Amino acid sequence: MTATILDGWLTAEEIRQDLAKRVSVLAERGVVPGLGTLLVGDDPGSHAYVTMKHRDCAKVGIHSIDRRLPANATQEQVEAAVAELNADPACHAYLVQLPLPKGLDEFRVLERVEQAKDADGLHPLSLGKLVLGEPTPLPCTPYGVVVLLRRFGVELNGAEVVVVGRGITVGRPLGLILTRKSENSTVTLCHTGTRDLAAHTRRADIIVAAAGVPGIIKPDMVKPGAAVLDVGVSHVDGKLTGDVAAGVEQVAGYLSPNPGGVGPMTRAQLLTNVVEAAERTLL
Ligand SMILES: Nc1nc2c(c(=O)[nH]1)N[C@@H](CN(C=O)c1ccc(C(=O)N[C@@H](CCC(=O)O)C(=O)O)cc1)CN2
Repeated sequence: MTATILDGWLTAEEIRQDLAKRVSVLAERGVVPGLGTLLVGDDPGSHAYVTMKHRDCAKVGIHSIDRRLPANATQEQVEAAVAELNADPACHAYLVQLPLPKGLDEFRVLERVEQAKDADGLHPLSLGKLVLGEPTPLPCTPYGVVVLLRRFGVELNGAEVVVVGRGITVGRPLGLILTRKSENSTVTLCHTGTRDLAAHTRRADIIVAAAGVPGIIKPDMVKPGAAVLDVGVSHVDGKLTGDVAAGVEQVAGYLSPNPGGVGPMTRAQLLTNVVEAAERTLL
């Protein structure tokens, strides 16, 4: 068996084309959606992601606002930048690029974001709404995982899903999204305390690997025909390396590669959240 590739580059491009049409409709009604980003410090990965987000905005006609602060910015300076974005009428939604440099209180910063402008779905109120099953912007990476699976016709209803990693940007919210009635999956959330990871993954119809441990998912841990999504990001010898080992493509039915899978989908779902925030202003 050779897995069908869950192509995130192609799917994200299709989503951007749909969004560009929605942006044109908004423009006819005098609204130009605006995305703000706040980047603090020098992390090269974060710089690259933010640059890509602004480039994506330009492609679909979203106005973008790029706020940057040095690595030695104080908590007060970061919170002041957040307050400015809250007050900026051209900014419909924005995000604080994570991680923040050491010494800054990430949770306190995220709390200051006006929830109505939460582009990332990571505000504590947005996550609370997700728990309660209320409408809310969804965190972009888990949202991207679900949209990618749906676009390729992978069945979620009743599926056994194993998510590896309990982080706040991927694993934990993904468990919440997949167990909603609309997705209806059964989720096992594995993490560093899991005793026998392979025993869980071998039963799974879908494996989402977001552990950040290179090659943690090996071919003998995958049920033949399962869908495997590689969301792990590590750098080995300067090269982006995912959580899925070589050879899994020979066992899996579907595989989202890394790069080229969930990463581009994360960016596409961010744009979706921004367009939806702009559309809400007309309701
Ligand atoms: N505020 C947030 N911070 C972070 C998030 C997030 O959703 N919100 N997620 C990650 C990083 N991230 C978005 O910010 C992100 C990661 C990867 C990609 C991407 O397109 N990756 C490409 C490869 C790019 C490369 O060559 O390095 C791919 O997978 O093909 C986009 C966004 C942590 N921080």
